[in-house]
Parts: sequence; structure tokens; C-alpha cells
Amino acid sequence: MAFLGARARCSAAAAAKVAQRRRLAEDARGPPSPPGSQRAVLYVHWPYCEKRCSYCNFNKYIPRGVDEAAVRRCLVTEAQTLLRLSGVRRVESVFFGGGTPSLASPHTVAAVLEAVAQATHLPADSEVTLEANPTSAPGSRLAAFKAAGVNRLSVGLQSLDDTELQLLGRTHSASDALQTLAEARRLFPGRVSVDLMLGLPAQQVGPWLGQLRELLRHCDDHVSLYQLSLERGTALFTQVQQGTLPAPDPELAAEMYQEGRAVLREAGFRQYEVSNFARNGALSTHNWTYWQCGQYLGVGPGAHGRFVPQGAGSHTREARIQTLEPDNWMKEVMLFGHGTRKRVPLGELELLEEVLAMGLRTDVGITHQHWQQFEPPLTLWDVFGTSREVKMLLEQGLLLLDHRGLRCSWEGLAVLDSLLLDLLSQLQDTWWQRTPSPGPGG
Ligand SMILES: C[S@@+](CC[C@H](N)C(=O)[O-])C[C@H]1O[C@@H](n2cnc3c(N)ncnc32)[C@H](O)[C@@H]1O
Ligand SMILES: C[S@@+](CC[C@H](N)C(=O)[O-])C[C@H]1O[C@@H](n2cnc3c(N)ncnc32)[C@H](O)[C@@H]1O
Ligand code: SF4
Repeated sequence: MAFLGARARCSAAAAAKVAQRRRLAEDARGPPSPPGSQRAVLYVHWPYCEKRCSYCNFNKYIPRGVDEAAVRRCLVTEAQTLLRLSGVRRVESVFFGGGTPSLASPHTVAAVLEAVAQATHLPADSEVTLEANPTSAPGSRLAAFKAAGVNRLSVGLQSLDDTELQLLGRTHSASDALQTLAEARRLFPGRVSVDLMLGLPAQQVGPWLGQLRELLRHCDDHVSLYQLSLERGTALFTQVQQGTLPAPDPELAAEMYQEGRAVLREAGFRQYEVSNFARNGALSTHNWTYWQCGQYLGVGPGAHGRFVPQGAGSHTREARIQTLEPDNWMKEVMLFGHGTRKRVPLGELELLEEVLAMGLRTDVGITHQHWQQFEPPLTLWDVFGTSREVKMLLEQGLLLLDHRGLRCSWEGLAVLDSLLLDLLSQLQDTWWQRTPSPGPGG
């Protein structure tokens, strides 16, 4: 059975993977500036956690002690530097992720927001999200984050089964999670998201659907479903390899996902992206920007960004990654004003690959207008209109190509990863046929 693939990952990481897929020499002029180059969203990475969860390989550290004032100064400095470098005039959302940003002090969150508002226009209604891990006493801290300027919470609930939470190495119980969720909804009505994982070792479809139904009795207007991705180097990976835990069953995970999305649909949620569901219009602006290939700045250890460094006179969008390890990152920020470790200019084809791979994750897909904003020499019809493979996908009802643009059907969205292989290679083939490559000797 065709399956979900790497859907569990955040979209910033997905974009980095698409860019890595190909590093080809391109037209020396580079691509034109992408749309909205004076607008961006900003991601801030808080790299510390209380404890290592058994499944997680995100960039996080369990510190003995954190000099928070020093980290705060560095986050502020780096945000100022990158805003200056990007020439961005308007920041449409700020996302504090991690790690566990709810362990940072509200003062740190306020300081970063203040720096952003001073350096650029941060509209009063901009989405400001903080990821919050459930705790047994969520009240006053969440209120302090609200006072600091946060107006959306993403609660990492993961499971409503205490045995599963233990397996995942979480520090909270299901009842802590529900209490945190209730408190979050009281403080941020209509603006609370929850992350629920699926496809855990030994997890069965029926009980998992029971959890989802229970969650629906408590949740707000946004739910993210993440299929467990078993990551090398994590405790869970080792346990599965040593046979002390059964390997997650991809067939069961596919069933959970299919049934789960149907349950959410019945409950009035729109599946606006492969892993994300919203009702009452509660879509995440920040993540939507990733899927639309808008510009984003990444501040903090290991944060990713995608922007045109216009302030430095450039016209080419770059993929940027900050130094991973927090102490090294801080040293670099103190020396240079930022801890950017890697900068990769994105060629025109690479950018279009991202537009395709990210856009198809959403229910609206890629409209002709959206595609044209990236000023490609080829229309969506040029690229996909005559392909035999695409015709088959259209006939199978997995894909739609019409006056609106290119998008997945409900069925197609569930198997996007398997469709993308064909679509990306179709884009590459058409590209190289139409655009003379600057081979040896020109
Ligand atoms: C990187 S965590 C940061 C938020 C917060 N520290 C927490 O744990 O809730 C963001 C989300 O990524 C998801 N996640 C992390 N590792 C994952 C994995 N290996 N497979 C699937 N989802 C994962 C979890 O659902 C988590 O809520
Ligand atoms: C997996 S997503 C979960 C989002 C949540 N479900 C929501 O709707 O708001 C968030 C995680 O992705 C990662 N992430 C997001 N944007 C990032 C960026 N620009 N650079 C690095 N990591 C990023 C962070 O680890 C963050 O905790
Ligand atoms: S899942 Fe969240 S809390 Fe757990 S280690 Fe990863 S970042 Fe930290």
C-alpha cells in the first residue's frame, strides 16, 4: 500500500530536503526576486528541553543551567541582524518553537517581540505562536506569555494514553495535557493547536481513534496529526532495533491517518494541509507561509530561513541554517551579530521544486497565479499538461489540473510523497528541455 512517508516533519525541514535534492549549476543571473520580498515571517528556536523524549531528533539540548539573559541578548541581536540583512519591512507572524520554548521566561519572548517591532512593522494582529509542553500547573505561566504578546499556543499533547506517554518519554500525564489544553483555551480562545502522534509501536487503530474522539471533546479549532517517524539516534529507534519494542506498522499508521482525517472532517475540520486540520478559519499563518514558499527568517540555534538578503544588495533567495549547538551559536552571535552557519543560494529550478513540493501539501495546491508569482518561464500547463505520468495520476483521481491550478484530491493528499517523485522529475525534465543548461563551454 502506498504510504505517508515523511509527513511527520515540520515544513521548514521538508523545504530544506527539497533544496538538498539537487545542487545544479544554474543560469548565472540567478532567479528573479520572489514575491513579497519585503515581507516575511520569523521563526525563533529555543533549543532547551527538560528531558529528552524517546522519539525526538530535533535540535534540542538538556542543559545543566541556562544563562537566560545571555541567550536572550543573542536572540535579540540575531533577530535585529537578520531583519537588517533581509531588508524586510513587515513581519506577519512570529513562531517560538523548539526545543521547549514554554521553558523560556516570558520576558525573553517579550524582548524578542519588542526587538522585531522596533526594527520593522509587526502589525498588532500578527500571529504570535508559542509551543507549550503540558505541565501539571500551566495557569500563571501561560497568562504571562499572553501578557508578553503571544496570541496562539501549540500544545504538544502527543497522546491521551499514559502508557504511550511513558513510552514516548514525556514528562506529563494525559490529565496534565487536558488541563493545559483547558487553560490554554481559556486564555487563547479559538487560537490553540494540539499535536497528536500516531503510528507508535504496538498502537492499534481502534484505541487511537478513541483518543482522537476524546481529544475532539476537549480541543479548540486546530489539530496537527503527526505520524511517528523513527529517527536513527533516538532511544526509540534503539529499542526497536534491539527488539525490545515492536517496529511501528506502516499499514496500521496509514489506517489511523485515513480514519483520523475522516473523523476530523465529520467534526467540521478542514484538512488544509497533509498533517493539519482547522475549523472556523483557524489556519496557522506561519506554517501557511512555509507551504506558500513565502520568506521566513530563522533565529536561534539550528533555525532555518529562506530569504533574499536585500539589505546586502542581493537579489537571490537563500536557504540559511544557523549553527546548531547553542554555546557555539552564542559565540558567533556575539562576534558577528548572527550565527548563520550555512547559506545556499536557491536556483530558479530549486525554488520551483519547493513551490511544487510545499504547495501540493495544501488543499488549495498551487494556483496558476501563485506559480506565476515566481516568474517561471514555464506555466503549470507547460510542465504538467502533456505528461503521461501526470495524465495517469489525473485519471486515477489523485491529482487535479484545471483552470485553478494543480492540486491533490482528498485521496491524493494521503499519498503525496509517492506522487511527488513523478511530479518533481517531470518538472526537472521539462525545465532542462526548455532551458539551455550552461554546460561545459557555455
Ligand atoms: C519538535 S516538537 C517541539 C514542541 C514541544 N517541545 C513538544 O514536544 O511538544 C514539535 C512536534 O514535533 C512532533 N515530533 C517530534 N519528533 C517527532 C517524530 N520523531 N515523529 C513524529 N513527530 C515528531 C511532535 O508532535 C511535537 O509536538
Ligand atoms: C512540527 S511543527 C509543529 C507546529 C504545530 N503543529 C502548529 O500548528 O503550530 C514545529 C516544529 O518544527 C520546527 N521548526 C519549525 N519552523 C522551523 C524553522 N524555521 N527552523 C527550524 N525548525 C523549525 C521546530 O522544531 C518546531 O518545534
Ligand atoms: S519532543 Fe519536544 S520536549 Fe521532547 S525532546 Fe523533542 S523538542 Fe524536547
